[in-house]
Amino acid sequence: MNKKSVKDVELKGKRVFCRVDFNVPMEDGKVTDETRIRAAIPTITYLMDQGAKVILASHLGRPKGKVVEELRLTPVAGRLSELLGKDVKKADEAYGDTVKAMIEEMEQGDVLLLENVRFYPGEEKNDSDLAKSFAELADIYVNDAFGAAHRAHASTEGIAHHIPAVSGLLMEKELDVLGKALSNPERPFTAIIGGAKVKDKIGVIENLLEKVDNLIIGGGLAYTFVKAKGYEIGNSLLEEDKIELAKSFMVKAEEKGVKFYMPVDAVVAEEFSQQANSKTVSIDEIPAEWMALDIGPKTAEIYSDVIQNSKLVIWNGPMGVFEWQKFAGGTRAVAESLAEANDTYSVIGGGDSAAAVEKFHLADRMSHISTGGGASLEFMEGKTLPGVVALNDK
Ligand SMILES: Nc1ncnc2c1ncn2[C@@H]1O[C@H](COP(=O)(O)OP(=O)(O)O)[C@@H](O)[C@H]1O
Ligand SMILES: O=C(OP(=O)(O)O)[C@H](O)COP(=O)(O)O
Ligand SMILES: [Mg+2]
Repeated sequence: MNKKSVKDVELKGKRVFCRVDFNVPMEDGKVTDETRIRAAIPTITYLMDQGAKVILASHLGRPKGKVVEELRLTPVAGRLSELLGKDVKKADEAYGDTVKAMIEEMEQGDVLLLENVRFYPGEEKNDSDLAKSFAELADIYVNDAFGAAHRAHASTEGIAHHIPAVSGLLMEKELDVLGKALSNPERPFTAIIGGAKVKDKIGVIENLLEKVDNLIIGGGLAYTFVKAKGYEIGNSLLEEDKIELAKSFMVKAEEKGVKFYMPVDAVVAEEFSQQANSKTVSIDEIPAEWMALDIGPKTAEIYSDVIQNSKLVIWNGPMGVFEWQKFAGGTRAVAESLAEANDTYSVIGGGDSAAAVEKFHLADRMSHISTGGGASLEFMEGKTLPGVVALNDK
């Protein structure tokens, strides 16, 4: 990589603003998957060992510029303290005089976690005043938030224009591993895309169609395609204004000779709840008022076959609401199939996909688990990531 890293700068006694991606799955105020916290630890301990004052910043969820009590980073600070074996202080704000005073008190090697940067409307707008307020806290900026590197926000991009800016070790590793897997991909090359961030992710399909042999669609993303095919989808997740785009992707896949797979059956529920009435139906039989919350067993079998016959598979986005047992079957089947495919290089990306693989105890049977979902997809598309571009060149 042609960007400077933490290894290229003097850190002793320096205040370091380190952007991490601690956007972890939570339930009832508890961290339910700590993959992203663990992934940031090499950089954090490196900064500590070098004698820096480590100021960590992250977003959590999508609070849209307002304070949302459930999205405070306090539980993350607690878990990080345990993992580091060292007390991590937690600020209730992400900049300002109180935070400055806390930093003043820090010794070399101390760690402070700032409050959720998305509590401020300027974060997602990449407001330059907010970026300056972040920059005022520190001497050096480190970006280790690969999972948010596709966002040009104040703490991922803006701040890099105000103080020396370098990459963290996780950022470097992610770009290296993904870059190698994709530079000359082994074929057949299959992409599996699912999850709930339909608006964000549907666009990447266009460029992926230039690169892959098979494209598999699942999760919430699938039903915009199912609808585009002319089937009724009840209350399933839908991006109404992307239906035409979905149609055009299916045409493009055909033209390019890319095999395109979407669900042939689904597990549908009467409402969006863990205990909802549910049943398996063929894709042309989704009842009005019901919603598809998982791919069905026939679909899982077809997808597993494609996986077994692929040499490289990149997977982002769960096939269903795997957090609830009734709707976890499709995600589990795909994960198991990847685990069993010994000849297949498997790259799993995304906070929730990583959590799923971890939940099924299959993480160590994957070739690489990336902390970024949207970020890895955009990187794979060939897009430059704003959080990386903004860093200082070597
Ligand atoms: N059919 C579906 N309907 C609604 N939500 C879904 C469906 N399938 C998957 N999901 C949800 O998608 C979420 C993850 O989406 P996303 O953030 O895009 O993936 P990742 O974090 O792996 O990049 C999960 O919390 C899961 O419950
Ligand atoms: O969880 C994330 O991405 P992912 O769900 O694609 O893995 C990142 O933290 C980015 O979050 P965002 O999609 O709200 O900007
Ligand atoms: Mg996610």
